[in-house]
Amino acid sequence: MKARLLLIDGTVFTGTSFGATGESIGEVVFNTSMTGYQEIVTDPSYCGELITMTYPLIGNYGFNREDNESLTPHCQGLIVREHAEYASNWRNEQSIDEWLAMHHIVGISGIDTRMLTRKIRIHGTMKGMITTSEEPVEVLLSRLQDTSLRTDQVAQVSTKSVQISPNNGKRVVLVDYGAKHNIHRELVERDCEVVVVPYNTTAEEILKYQPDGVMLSNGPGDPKDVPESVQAIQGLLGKVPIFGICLGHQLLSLACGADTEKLKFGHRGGNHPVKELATGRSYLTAQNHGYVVREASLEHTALRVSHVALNDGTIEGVEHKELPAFSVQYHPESAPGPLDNGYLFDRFMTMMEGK
Ligand SMILES: NC(=O)CC[C@H](N)C(=O)O
Repeated sequence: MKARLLLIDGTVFTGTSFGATGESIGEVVFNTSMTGYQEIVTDPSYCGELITMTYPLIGNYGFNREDNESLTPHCQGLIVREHAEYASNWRNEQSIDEWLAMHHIVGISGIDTRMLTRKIRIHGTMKGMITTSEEPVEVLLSRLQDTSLRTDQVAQVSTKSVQISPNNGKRVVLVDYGAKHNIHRELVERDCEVVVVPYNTTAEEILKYQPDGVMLSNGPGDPKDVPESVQAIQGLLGKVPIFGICLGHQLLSLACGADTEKLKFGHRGGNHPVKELATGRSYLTAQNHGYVVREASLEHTALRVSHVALNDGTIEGVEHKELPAFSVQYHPESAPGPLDNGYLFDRFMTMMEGK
């Protein structure tokens, strides 16, 4: 079946529908990872986004139950050059077509993703629509113009209730702004008892669990859309060790008085080099973010830059000068991506020991 991808600037791509049929509007972003598409489409941080994969063949090893980063996908749709109709892998349980259809996610293939990505790099990420509707382009475009993108993604993807995984190690409250499963796995692997709480849990409620540490998860959207979470973090600073990842990093920075801004086309991929300033070492990292902490805004805060992106020099990590709190913009939990950065979870464990 024919499908079309429309961009807000009027560009129209014609391709083939796979996954669910229908229509979906979101922000068109691109990811340069060569593998890991299952972890990417199930990463809740993509809520509200239409993901373009720059790698030209997607779906070739299928989908399985183990590689999900959340129970259901939250992205708005998937744009690929070619989707594999037959998956070949001993772990494969479902084809990409069946899997996306089951989760009501629209896909479009046969797209010149190289041209699309160049467009986004030149003009920035933009609103777009994937549709299987046969309506004229003008009708579709005016609907695209009239639809505003939602700003409540964190509320959409965060847990609605507290969930506790008992264990015999440190007790960590994981604030779920849209947490990937692998953050939970990394903590459990280090024997932590993990208490997952909704994004809008207050500092008082979090402290009632008497945590040894608080983990601020990744999550979708603009960090400024969740001021209640920023306020909660302010109430936790200095009372308990804090480790933030991606959205958690941006929220910790806002809580300390820094500012965030939107990048032109973001960082999404599995091979972004990052330098740790304390050691001068470079690490390969997995990334997925459209916003970043503004460097100049750190000047009057108690935060210092700990990591920088080697591609564009933007901030990839901060640490508090006096209190036990640090965070990174990238994904040390990988999944998908390089395993180089697991040491940050060990650093968090050490920080909790010293509490
Ligand atoms: N992966 C994340 O947590 C992303 C954080 C934020 N939504 C951004 O795009 O910058």
